[in-house]
Amino acid sequence: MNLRIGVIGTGAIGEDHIRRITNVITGARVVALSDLNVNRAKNLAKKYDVKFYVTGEEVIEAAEVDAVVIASWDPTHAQYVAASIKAGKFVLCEKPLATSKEDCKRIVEAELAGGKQLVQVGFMRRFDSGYRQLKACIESGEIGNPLMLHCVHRNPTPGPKHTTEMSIKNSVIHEIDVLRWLLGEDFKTAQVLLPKSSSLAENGLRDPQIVLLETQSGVRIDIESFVSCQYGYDVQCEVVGETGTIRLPDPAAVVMRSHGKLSYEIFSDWSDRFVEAYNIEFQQWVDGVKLGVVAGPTAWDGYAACITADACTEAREKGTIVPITMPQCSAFYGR
Ligand SMILES: NC(=O)c1ccc[n+]([C@@H]2O[C@H](COP(=O)([O-])OP(=O)(O)OC[C@H]3O[C@@H](n4cnc5c(N)ncnc54)[C@H](O)[C@@H]3O)[C@@H](O)[C@H]2O)c1
Ligand SMILES: O[C@H]1[C@H](O)[C@@H](O)[C@H](O)[C@@H](O)[C@H]1O
Repeated sequence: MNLRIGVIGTGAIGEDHIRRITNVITGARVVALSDLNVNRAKNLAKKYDVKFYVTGEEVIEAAEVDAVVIASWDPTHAQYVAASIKAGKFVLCEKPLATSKEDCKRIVEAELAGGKQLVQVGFMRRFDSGYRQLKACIESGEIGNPLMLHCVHRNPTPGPKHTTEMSIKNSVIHEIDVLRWLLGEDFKTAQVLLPKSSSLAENGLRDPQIVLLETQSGVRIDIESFVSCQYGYDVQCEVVGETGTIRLPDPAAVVMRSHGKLSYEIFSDWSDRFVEAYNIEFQQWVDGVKLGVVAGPTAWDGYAACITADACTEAREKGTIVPITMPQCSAFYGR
């Protein structure tokens, strides 16, 4: 039987997820949707022949909805995740889980109180085959212990309401999660350096930024965040170990020799670069929910990422190195 999904937020990624659930993965279908942008949502409801609801809460409570996907703006996630837990429904919430660690903590507490894991966070890089290869290589011991990681996260242009804070909480949060997963440990300190800002960064945005993280065992990480780099969508990660290095591969691309140059294309946005990862993420989520389990990143992972992102914000504002204190993870989350 198909899992019946309600989608809240039908903008760029919400629409893409509706297409993915309908045309790409198996075992699920979209039955309800909602968005503040009523015209857009109604058009999509018509296109996919699903029911339109005025509010996200109505989607969550609808009897025909088995599970919920949240793809609305970041600050709305916490309320919809809380409502999904209250309704006892599985929910896949796009990253970030919430925009403050306090909201994440409330979500974790509500889930714990309900006694059942229901929440998965949309940290889809964990499903990317390149990152999976990096993890397998680290765990094989081939390059010895990881000592340093050099990462790059570049977007061609930021969204219209993008802020300096969002470069971490909305963007670098991907690295925060995937590196924590790659290395299997939490972070100990955060620091943010602000290089000269690009003249193409608008509305007072500080861009680029360099995030420096230190893990509990002392691995040092630098992450360049550059959301107005102009030339393309570019995600890089190099792990330096004791006896060798490994580098995140770009997905397979044709290498061209032409006009005296050797070249291959750079993606223009996340939806192309990580398309396979989103597909796998959704298929595994649907398969897990049908068995009654959350197999991907949990509410705790969303909480841990947000604690780290909040520490980065504090570090940027104060211009200092900020210690990160991670609360004890409950056995409920399997750690
Ligand atoms: N995992 C990823 O790689 C990835 C990629 C893109 C976006 N995202 C996340 O997905 C979310 C949506 O991003 P987007 O790029 O699609 O943005 P978007 O602006 O294109 O779409 C967001 C939609 O949410 C709607 N919305 C806002 N508040 C709402 C509310 N209270 N109830 C219902 N609808 C509401 C807006 O009207 C808009 O249509 C964000 O949280 C973003 O961080 C994740
Ligand atoms: O910086 C963007 C990231 O590169 C994408 O992967 C999405 O998460 C998007 O929401 C962010 O704004």
